[in-house]
Amino acid sequence: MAGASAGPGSEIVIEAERVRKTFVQRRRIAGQRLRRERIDVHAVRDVSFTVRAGEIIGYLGPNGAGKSTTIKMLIGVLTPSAGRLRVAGLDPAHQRIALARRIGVVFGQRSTLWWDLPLRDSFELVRHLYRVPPGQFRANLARFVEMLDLGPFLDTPVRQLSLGQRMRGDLTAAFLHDPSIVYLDEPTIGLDVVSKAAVRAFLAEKNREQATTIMLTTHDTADIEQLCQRVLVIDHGRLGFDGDLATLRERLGGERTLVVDLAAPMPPLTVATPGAHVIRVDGPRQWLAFPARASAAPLVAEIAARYPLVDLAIREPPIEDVITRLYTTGPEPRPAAEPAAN
Ligand SMILES: Nc1ncnc2c1ncn2[C@@H]1O[C@H](COP(=O)(O)OP(=O)(O)OP(=O)(O)O)[C@@H](O)[C@H]1O
Repeated sequence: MAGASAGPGSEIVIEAERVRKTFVQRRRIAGQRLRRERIDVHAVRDVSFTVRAGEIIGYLGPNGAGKSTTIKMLIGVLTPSAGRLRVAGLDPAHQRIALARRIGVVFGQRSTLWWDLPLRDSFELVRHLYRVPPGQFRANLARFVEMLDLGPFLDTPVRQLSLGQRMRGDLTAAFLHDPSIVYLDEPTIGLDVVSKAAVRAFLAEKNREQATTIMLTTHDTADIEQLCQRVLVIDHGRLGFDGDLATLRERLGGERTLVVDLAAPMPPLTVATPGAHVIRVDGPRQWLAFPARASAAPLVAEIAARYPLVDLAIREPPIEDVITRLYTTGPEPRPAAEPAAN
């Protein structure tokens, strides 16, 4: 996992304090052709969090949860309806131009490159836009060409690139001016395994090399497991969880698995440890599920005392299960009487 450079002592580079965004939508009233009603959509509700320099944060949530809206406020494209935002010491909505030099943005579903230009010329335009000094530009481009294997399609017009090639181009464009903070909205969506691996390796490397702060929204659990030290989970505009993956797993319960190798094949083990039971047997190997919140020690001790144990391993619940449970049950009980959001 990347992000070794972030620590409690690093400076805070993103600060959101009770940030809200309410959109007004006009919807046709059922059965009435001409009349429309006005509906307030509370896309982001009182969201507060801080991010330290060098962190890689996963910003997760189901469709329509408010992730893109948050990112758009962080880059200054949308103005919050209420609350306070500081990014690199700046107010994004009011200091958007100054902020642009400090940040990079990648939207997986949309390219920021020039459709009809060869990739190489797109990078030249980025160099001019951000006034990247020639030496820095040459060094960065050479490095990114090597890391992302851009060589074979540097002279191909962007519109002829495959999705994976285009994404590598977008990543390069976002990092050419050495931004200190980079936001990525679904950076691996639609990519094959090779391109996904290239994107993740690149992000981890940039974070390690330059302590680049990275915030990514993703529905890909491998992105989360391989990159993020910390996750923020948003649902219906509210932040429900802010912590590391281990805590998230623990908070949501579920089951862990103890895999035991016995000296010889045996019928399914009978154990007295509460909540533990055999879920699979394959020759001398047996899999026992036990509550994720419980210590494995009593179960291990019981098996070691009663059976010819050769080896054992503990497996965490797959992160997919944890995320699915989070979206269906919510991370924490909601307060009984929620104040009306506006
Ligand atoms: N410009 C807009 N005008 C009106 N409503 C909007 C606008 N942008 C977003 N919304 C609404 O705000 C809510 C949050 O949308 P948002 O795009 O932030 O979700 P998301 O978490 O990024 O979802 P996804 O994973 O599907 O991209 C949704 O109900 C959406 O319909």
